[in-house]
Amino acid sequence: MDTEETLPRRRRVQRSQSPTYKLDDTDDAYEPYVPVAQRREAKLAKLSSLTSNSAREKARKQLEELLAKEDAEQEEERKKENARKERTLLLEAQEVHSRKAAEDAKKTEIEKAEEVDAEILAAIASRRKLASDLELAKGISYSESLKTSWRPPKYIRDRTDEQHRRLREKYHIIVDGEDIPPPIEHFEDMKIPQQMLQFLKSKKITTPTPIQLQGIPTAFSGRDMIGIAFTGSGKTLAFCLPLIMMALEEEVKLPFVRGEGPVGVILCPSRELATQTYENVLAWTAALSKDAKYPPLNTLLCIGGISMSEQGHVLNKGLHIVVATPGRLIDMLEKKRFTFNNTKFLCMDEADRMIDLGFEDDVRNIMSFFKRQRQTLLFSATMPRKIQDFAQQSLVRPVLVNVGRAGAANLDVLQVVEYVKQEAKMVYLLECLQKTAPPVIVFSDNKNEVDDIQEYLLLKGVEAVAIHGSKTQEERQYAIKSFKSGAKDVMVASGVASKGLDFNDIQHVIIFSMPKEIEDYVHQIGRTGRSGKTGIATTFVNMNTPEQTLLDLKYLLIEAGQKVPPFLQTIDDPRVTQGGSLKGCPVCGGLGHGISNCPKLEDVQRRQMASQRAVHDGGGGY
Ligand SMILES: Nc1ncnc2c1ncn2[C@@H]1O[C@H](COP(=O)(O)OP(=O)(O)OP(=O)(O)O)[C@@H](O)[C@H]1O
Repeated sequence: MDTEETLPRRRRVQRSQSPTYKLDDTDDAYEPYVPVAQRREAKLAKLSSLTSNSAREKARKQLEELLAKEDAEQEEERKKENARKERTLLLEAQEVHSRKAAEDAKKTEIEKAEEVDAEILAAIASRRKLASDLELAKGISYSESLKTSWRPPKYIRDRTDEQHRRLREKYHIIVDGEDIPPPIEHFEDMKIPQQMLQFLKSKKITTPTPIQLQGIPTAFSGRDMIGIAFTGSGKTLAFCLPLIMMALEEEVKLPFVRGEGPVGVILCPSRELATQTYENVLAWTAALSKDAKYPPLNTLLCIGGISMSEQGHVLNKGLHIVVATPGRLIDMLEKKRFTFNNTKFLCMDEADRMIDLGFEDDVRNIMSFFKRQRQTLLFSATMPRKIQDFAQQSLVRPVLVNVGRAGAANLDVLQVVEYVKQEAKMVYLLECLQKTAPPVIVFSDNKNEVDDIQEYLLLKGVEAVAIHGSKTQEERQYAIKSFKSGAKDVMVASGVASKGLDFNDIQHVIIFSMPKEIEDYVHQIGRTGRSGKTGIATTFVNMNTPEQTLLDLKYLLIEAGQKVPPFLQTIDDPRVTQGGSLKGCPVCGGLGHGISNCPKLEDVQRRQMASQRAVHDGGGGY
């Protein structure tokens, strides 16, 4: 039985034992815990059982003292416990701090730089999802891909995942995503109409390129996808064919009448590229309708600088396919010349440029015209990680199809980099033109320089045309037509005007002034060495070329197994010399720098600040 004297001691014993107490402890010293109120009651009961007043009074005093002492002890113990806890937390914090300092000291410069890059990337990654404002406002997001009736042939469906993996490995195809459709090595197995196969054969397109053999089945299956493959590797067919087949299926099911359609839209960043894609679609759809079995499909070219009334005959019929640049497309949609009420396919060619600042809001605007779920395809030869990550979260169960590193140069191009003083460039250009037979493209990012080069070449008797953004649409069309037809030997071009253009058998690309962004260089040299043929690219650099650009160029040459000239060998990026990997800047894909000194990011930020200033000043406008 408890006595007043023994209680406090027991409680202390109990307290000190509790942290190590085990459920199955059978220790005899264990005494069950008795709550304070219960103990007080027990003591009071005992008190009241005393008979004499003086004895009761004495006992009561003793009890009060005892309880006061007990409370004081408890308070003291609590303070000690808190102090112990505080000390432990402080010590823990100090330990964590010193551990981190030790880890930091162990980190290489590369790791530190990578951390800085990751922080900057996270800071700039807070972009709004690429979806229409309506979808964003209503919180609409789709979790299932579009259903299509297409299925691979049974013998391919019966293959194991391991067989698919080996096939992809054979063609250096890297994929990412859930339930990826199988790669298919033959056009015949893709269930493409015979008429189309024959037409492709007549154009020497007999076996699918790697991006086609994985990309076409993926798109035929209704999946959203990001397709990345080097320049000249046949991406256009990979995204046009699925749209043509989708349109054909719809038209066969229920013929389109005026005011209906389009089934899908292909967005391009430049008028020239849109025109070229449009011409391809026209040729492919015409080939199909040669067979009476297939109805004709109507395609509209929707670009700035041309009169849309010339295509009135297309608009007067049901519309199947639209190939467009963003500005004119928005204009037509706003004027309700056609709607996207039943449109379910959107493809962006050179998608990194489309999504990149400048077009991003236009793309969102265009998406807001869609009234139902769409299949979205993004294609490009260059696709920095920043854009890939951003795009991926905007697509539905996307499949990433990657042939080689995004932003890597086409290995069929022999890259020659020469140090040429600024004042010697024109004369040396003439010498360079002797290296190969025409056609040759000369690139410069400066419009005035483009004009100067053309003038100089004309003076020297070279048949040259020029193309850049300040030329009229007629001048641009004339330049491309006469160069494509072979009437002109040399085309002098600014990079922007010629991205993605597919000219026949360009022998030689001369880069008169090296673009600041390595992605542009990759696209420019990619005008040669197309569809399996080889070509040469000669690039002039000198002391005006920023060191960052030279570093990007150097590591790109190394990656492509090209000769690195001695003047490039002498400059090094500490990140790479310390054993860093050639991962590429997440913003522009350049191999010779991180985000912290990315020329593209600087450019983007400058443009952003300028547009904010314009809005603030009440000026600007698109
Ligand atoms: N399977 C194929 N076999 C042979 N040639 C092909 C094949 N597919 C496409 N081509 C041809 O290859 C050339 C380049 O194709 P395309 O313009 O689609 O390249 P791309 O990958 O879009 O290049 P870029 O990134 O420069 O725009 C075209 O002339 C096209 O006709």
